[in-house]
Amino acid sequence: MDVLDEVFERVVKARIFRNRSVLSPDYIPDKLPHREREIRALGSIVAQALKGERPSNVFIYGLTGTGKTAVTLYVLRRLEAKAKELGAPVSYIYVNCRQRDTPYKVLAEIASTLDVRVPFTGLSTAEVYTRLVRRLKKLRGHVIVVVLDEIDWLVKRKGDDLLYKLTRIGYELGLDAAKVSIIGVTNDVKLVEMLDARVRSSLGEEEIVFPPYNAKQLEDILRERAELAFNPGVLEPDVIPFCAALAAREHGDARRALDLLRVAGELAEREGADKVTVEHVKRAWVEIERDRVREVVSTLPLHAKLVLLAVLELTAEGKRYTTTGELYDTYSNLASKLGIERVTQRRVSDIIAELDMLGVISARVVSRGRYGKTRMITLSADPKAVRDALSEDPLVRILLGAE
Ligand SMILES: Nc1ncnc2c1ncn2[C@@H]1O[C@H](COP(=O)(O)OP(=O)(O)OP(=O)(O)O)[C@@H](O)[C@H]1O
Repeated sequence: MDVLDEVFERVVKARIFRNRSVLSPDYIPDKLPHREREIRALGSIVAQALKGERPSNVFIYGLTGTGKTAVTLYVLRRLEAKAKELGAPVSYIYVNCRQRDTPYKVLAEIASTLDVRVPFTGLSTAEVYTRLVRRLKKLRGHVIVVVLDEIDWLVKRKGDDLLYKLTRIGYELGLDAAKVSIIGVTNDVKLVEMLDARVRSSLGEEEIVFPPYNAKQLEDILRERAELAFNPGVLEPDVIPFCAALAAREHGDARRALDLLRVAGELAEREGADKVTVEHVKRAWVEIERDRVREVVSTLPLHAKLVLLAVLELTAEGKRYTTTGELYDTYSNLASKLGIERVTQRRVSDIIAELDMLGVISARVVSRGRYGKTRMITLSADPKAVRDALSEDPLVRILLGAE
């Protein structure tokens, strides 16, 4: 038997997964435990569509992995099915603004779902909008719910003009046209502050906040999925509670918990094991964390990488925290070793805030009594993962090599 035979045999014989795709991010389960309140809330809003009324616009927010997309799609699929049963012309359109990150692309996606022909480029955004409006005027009696998921990707880059227009499209359409309502979804709670007051009030006719899951809730979610995804008996009993506990520590992210379980299963399968153990979960955690950190770090500008390296160095010396002043000195030192101009203290403060948002460091403002305030800065990602990711940058590698 040669190497490939061995690999093929092992995969064919592997008995870990029954249906791995159940753990993939796009899978929408039939049951969504611990989201009854949110399902009911959104369901009662969109139900108006069944009576031919325009449902209120809804603004949905909550941290990542709290089930916003899953709940929204679940409710809208059920709405469409119910409408079909009743013979009511109700439909929904789902647009992910991370993938369609300009007003043109968002409008083109909505328009083409409604059978309006729109080229990839070549028209003005205003023209696409006009064609969309024309089409909606022909759909009198229809109720269309448009979901704009991850709207922060659109708003942060292109502003909120499109949201403004879409949430008020009804005024333009008048009574003799389709009725359109918008569901805007975001995991950036601060986005609310960035929106124009008028957009906020028209999008937020209704608001639903998704709280994070706790460890017990994550366990229930994982159990439901594991039953479909794995063969009976392959998970050691403490695997699910362990995945849930790790993900609960990370603000209750169900996606993280499911990823952990999937990657742990894959590791077990790859090595030909017949059980998934806590050891596999621990290794899965390291692997996922490494990928996450690498993804974040690879997109950082050089000065942000240097600030991160300074945090790494300062907290590696047995200290848990560093402060803004100390960090600036160390960063300046690193910049001068590379012979490049340092940026201002103010810019470094901005970088600290960005790195905090990206989840690689955490910066807490503390009062030091009459000495004023300072920030206590600590690394929140795995130090080795950060070091490895930083060393992929040739310039930073010079500094790491010089130590
Ligand atoms: N209550 C639940 N029951 C079962 N699976 C869930 C539940 N909540 C979330 N999930 C699953 O967790 C993953 C992440 O959920 P989802 O994509 O809905 O999160 P989100 O809040 O939209 O996150 P983001 O803001 O990052 O897009 C998906 O695979 C989803 O199916």
